[in-house]
Amino acid sequence: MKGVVSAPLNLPGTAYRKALQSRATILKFIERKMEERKSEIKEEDEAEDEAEINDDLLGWVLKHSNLSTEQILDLILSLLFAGHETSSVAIALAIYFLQACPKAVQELREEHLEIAMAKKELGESELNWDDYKKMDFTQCVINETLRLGNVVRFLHRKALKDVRYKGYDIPSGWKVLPVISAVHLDNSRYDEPNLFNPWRWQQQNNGACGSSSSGSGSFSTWGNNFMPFGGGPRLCAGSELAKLEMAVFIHHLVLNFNWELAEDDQPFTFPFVDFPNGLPIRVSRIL
Ligand code: HEM
Repeated sequence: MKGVVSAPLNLPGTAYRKALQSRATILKFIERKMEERKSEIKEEDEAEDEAEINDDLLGWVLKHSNLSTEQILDLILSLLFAGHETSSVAIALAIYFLQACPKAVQELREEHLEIAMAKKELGESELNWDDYKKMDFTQCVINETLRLGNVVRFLHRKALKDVRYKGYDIPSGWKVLPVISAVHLDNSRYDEPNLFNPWRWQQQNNGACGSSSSGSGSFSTWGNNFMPFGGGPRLCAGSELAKLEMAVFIHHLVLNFNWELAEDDQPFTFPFVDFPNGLPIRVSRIL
C-alpha cells in the first residue's frame, strides 16, 4: 500500500521497490495456483465429476471465461489488493470505535445473541443469509464505522469534457478528486459528525456515544451524503462482500469476547487509514 503512493523510484530500500517485489511474489503464487487448478479441472473433466474444489472465482474464470492468463492474474491480484486492506482496516476501525461505546456493544450483543439462540434451537451453527438479514443494528454500526472511519477518503475521476459546476470551470482532461470524507464529516449533513453514533442510522436517534444529546431524531436522507464505496459505474465491486465480512466478524467478536485498548492508539490517515501502533488490544473470552 505504501508503494502505491510513493515516488516511483526503483532503488534498493524504497517502498516502491518493495511493492514491485511483493507484486511479483504474489503473481508467482497465483500463477502456480492457476496451473494446479488447470490440471485439477482436466482431471475432473476426464472423470466427468463436478468437484467442489474449483467452486470459487479462480475456478470459475478458468472454466467459463475467455480471459488470457495475464488478464486472470490481473483480475485476481486486483481483487486481493482492493479487498484486503480496505476490509481489514474497516474491521480495525469497528474494534476501535466500539471499545469506546459500550452501549453499542451491549445492543450488538443482544442482537447477535438472539440470532445465535434461534440457530441453536434449529440445531444450526453456521451463519446464513437469513441470519445476516436480521442484523439491523449491526448494519447501523457498519455504516457509522464507514462514515466516521473513512477507509477511502477520495475518489479518482477525470473530466471528459469541459464542465461548469457551481461557478467553477473544470477543463476537459483535468483530474477531479471528490473528497468523500468531507461529505461524511460535514455538520450540515450529519449532527455532531465527529461522534460515533450508530443510532443516527435508525429513524430514532437514541443518543450518541460521548454525546450530551438525548436524541432528537437526527435522521436525514442519506443518498449522496453517504458514499464509502464511491458511486456510479465504478462503485466498489466488493461493497456487499465487505459489509458481510464486517457483520460476520462483529457477530463472533461480540458473542465471544470483551476487549479494550492495550495502549493508546487512534486512526491516522497518511494517505491511507492506519493505526500507528497497530491497534494493540487486550482480549478476554466471555465465559
Ligand atoms: C470496507 C471495505 C471497502 C471499502 C471502503 C471500499 C471502497 C472502495 C471505493 C471508494 C472504490 C472506488 C469507487 C469509485 O471510484 O467510485 C472501490 C473500488 C473497488 N473495490 Fe472496494 N472497498 C472495500 C472493499 C472491497 C472488497 C472486499 C473488494 C473485493 C473483494 C473490493 C473491490 C473493489 C474493486 C474491484 C473496485 C474497482 C471497481 C471499478 O473500478 O469498477 N472492494 N472500493
